[in-house]
Amino acid sequence: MKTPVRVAVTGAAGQIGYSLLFRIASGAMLGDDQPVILQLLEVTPALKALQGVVMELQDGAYPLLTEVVTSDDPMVAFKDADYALLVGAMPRKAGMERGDLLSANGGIFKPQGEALSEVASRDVKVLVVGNPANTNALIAQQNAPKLGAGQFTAMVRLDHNRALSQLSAKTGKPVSGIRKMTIWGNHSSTQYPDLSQTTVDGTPALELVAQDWYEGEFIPTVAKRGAAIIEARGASSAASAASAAIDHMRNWALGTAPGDWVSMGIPSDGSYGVPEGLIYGFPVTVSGGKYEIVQGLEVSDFSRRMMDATAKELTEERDAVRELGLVK
Ligand SMILES: NC(=O)C1=CN([C@@H]2O[C@H](COP(=O)(O)OP(=O)(O)OC[C@H]3O[C@@H](n4cnc5c(N)ncnc54)[C@H](O)[C@@H]3O)[C@@H](O)[C@H]2O)C=CC1
Ligand SMILES: O=C([O-])CC(=O)C(=O)O
Repeated sequence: MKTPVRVAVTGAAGQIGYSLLFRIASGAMLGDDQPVILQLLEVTPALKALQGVVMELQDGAYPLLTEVVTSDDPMVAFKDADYALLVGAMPRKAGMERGDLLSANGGIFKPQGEALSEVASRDVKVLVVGNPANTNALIAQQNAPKLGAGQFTAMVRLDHNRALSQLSAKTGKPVSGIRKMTIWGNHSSTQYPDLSQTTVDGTPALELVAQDWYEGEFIPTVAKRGAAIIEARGASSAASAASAAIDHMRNWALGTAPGDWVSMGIPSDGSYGVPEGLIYGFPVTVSGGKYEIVQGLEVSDFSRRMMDATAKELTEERDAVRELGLVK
């Protein structure tokens, strides 16, 4: 048996937490030979509800779940964490953009970045799910001077999965035959779900679908799917978000499949002309726990415009949190 790893989850008593924790405990995230210690963070008033979730975790009798720690103190919940999933934040309501949550949620990520910097494992892998995810990841990262910038990532995997599923439905081919999907940029309505490299059973996707559908239906459907869920469900996506978080961390920890890539929100190194430092969705491959941006892809004029528009929004979000004193 491997040595247990420590997985910190914030907002653990929330909607996403309720789908996420049981899958981590079952081995879906890190493999069915990897024992886990869950370290759960909540605000003080939610600790009672969290205790109920812990009772249910116990009742699952998961062979891989070694220990569960709960706290309202990030210095306790992040202690020696190997993985940290920062979910705890307010979700948006109908009619809001995710960026509208910046002032409410931005403040959560500064102290959490500081605590991670002090007490987490020096190799901690951090995924920010709480919205606006990319800029919250930037805030956490900028307040964690003792950790590497690349240890902070944001979730665009739900968008990636939505794009796979929309393309699968349109072509009538299973998701398992789709390769090289990319979500560029922000987890927001400016994101660019890019089919220009994507193949379906080896055939270029753009040979199988009309340009009108791609630009006029596919891109807006994927980019606005979160709002459509809120409209239908009366609450924001939770189970699909948890599933995407599992996928993101699993690929980061265990690697991507040969001949394919995934989308992750990571600090830009200037690749593809994306301003350095922004937490931006890129196509990445992962091996040995290290992700790398897929290089050398052709960027059409259409792609350039789409990639620049979402970079511009992220630059504006960065400027806004600078004004709030949350990043340098
Ligand atoms: N990146 C993505 O693709 C997605 C992101 N989200 C975002 O995830 C976040 C969580 O969503 P839900 O679980 O549905 O919300 P929720 O409201 O059900 O749960 C959030 C939990 O976080 C807790 N919390 C608040 N402040 C905290 C803090 N400082 N420390 C620890 N816990 C704290 C709350 O007490 C609550 O239990 C939202 O911001 C939502 O917009 C949701 C879906 C997809
Ligand atoms: O749309 C929202 O506010 C929740 C979310 O991020 C998503 O479902 O993609």
